[in-house]
Amino acid sequence: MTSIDVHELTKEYGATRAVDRLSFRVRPGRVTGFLGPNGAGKSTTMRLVLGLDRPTGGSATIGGRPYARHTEPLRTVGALLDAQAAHGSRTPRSHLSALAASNGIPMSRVRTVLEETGLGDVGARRIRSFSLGMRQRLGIAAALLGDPQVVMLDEPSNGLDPEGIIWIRELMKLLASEGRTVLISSHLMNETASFADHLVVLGRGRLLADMPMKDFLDSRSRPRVRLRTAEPGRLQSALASNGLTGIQAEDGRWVIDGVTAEAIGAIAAHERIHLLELADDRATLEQAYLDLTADDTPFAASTTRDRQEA
Ligand SMILES: Nc1ncnc2c1ncn2[C@@H]1O[C@H](COP(=O)(O)OP(=O)(O)OP(=O)(O)O)[C@@H](O)[C@H]1O
Repeated sequence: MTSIDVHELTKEYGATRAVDRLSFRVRPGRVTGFLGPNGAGKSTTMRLVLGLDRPTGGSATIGGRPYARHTEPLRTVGALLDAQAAHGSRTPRSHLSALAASNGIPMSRVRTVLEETGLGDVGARRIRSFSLGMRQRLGIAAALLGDPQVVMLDEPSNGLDPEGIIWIRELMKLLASEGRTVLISSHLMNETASFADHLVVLGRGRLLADMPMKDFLDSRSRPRVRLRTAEPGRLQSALASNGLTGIQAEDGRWVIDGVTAEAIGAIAAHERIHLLELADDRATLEQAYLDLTADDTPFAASTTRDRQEA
């Protein structure tokens, strides 16, 4: 089993503690979203896992061994940290061929990953002419070159067009369904919600959450129901006699706080109230994330309201 294990990991840069006694495990077979405000320590953690930086304390291992002790690291871990890393005077084909040659990876993989990442037609073009999105695809191609068990990508959707964003989402899910360990950092909450099964959230270098996406959303949202009815007057009296209040939203639907769709369905059935629509209103990942990290966001801009209150 090739998991990523971070144990009591700490990294100090002078007086800055970028990573603070961090412990978590990234398991195979699912996509783990790696979230946190700017400066929370996500990139530093990824660099420490890849042995690109030395921890001040603690350990980071892949499949039980530090990155440097893997004999064929690119066949074990594929990573994208910086899409600008490839030299501009090279072509994707020469860049990937050099990586393959120096890591004992068959040359046939170069063509495969170029096709997989949509770069098949531009394999011979100079990288300096590439857009950010194309560089991003090339970085992902390099990460997949060794057909690795573990894939770690820092902001992979950066610069991708809508088609590219859908592609990366499907790719992440596919890699996890093949039993690989997939860790993806992102600031795009809708994106992360669309592909992550599990979340690890950092704030100021510390672990704020490590749980399945569903549990994260459930733990940070109060139950709330949205419904439409042809009998609003009867609904309101039924709610009142059950100690509940409904508020009509601008779209004409009713919103009832502190209750589930199941409970409202039972009340409506008992009172024979005609409902046209009934659903639990779940918190979005963005709402849940902002709620969790509110106190750990060092670079939050003050809003107009903050300024008025000050
Ligand atoms: N090489 C370095 N030298 C000094 N400080 C650093 C270095 N690398 C990171 N830091 C500091 O460590 C902290 C964590 O930075 P890091 O880049 O890991 O955060 P992040 O969560 O990836 O942020 P972002 O979302 O903005 O990319 C920040 O305070 C940053 O300024």
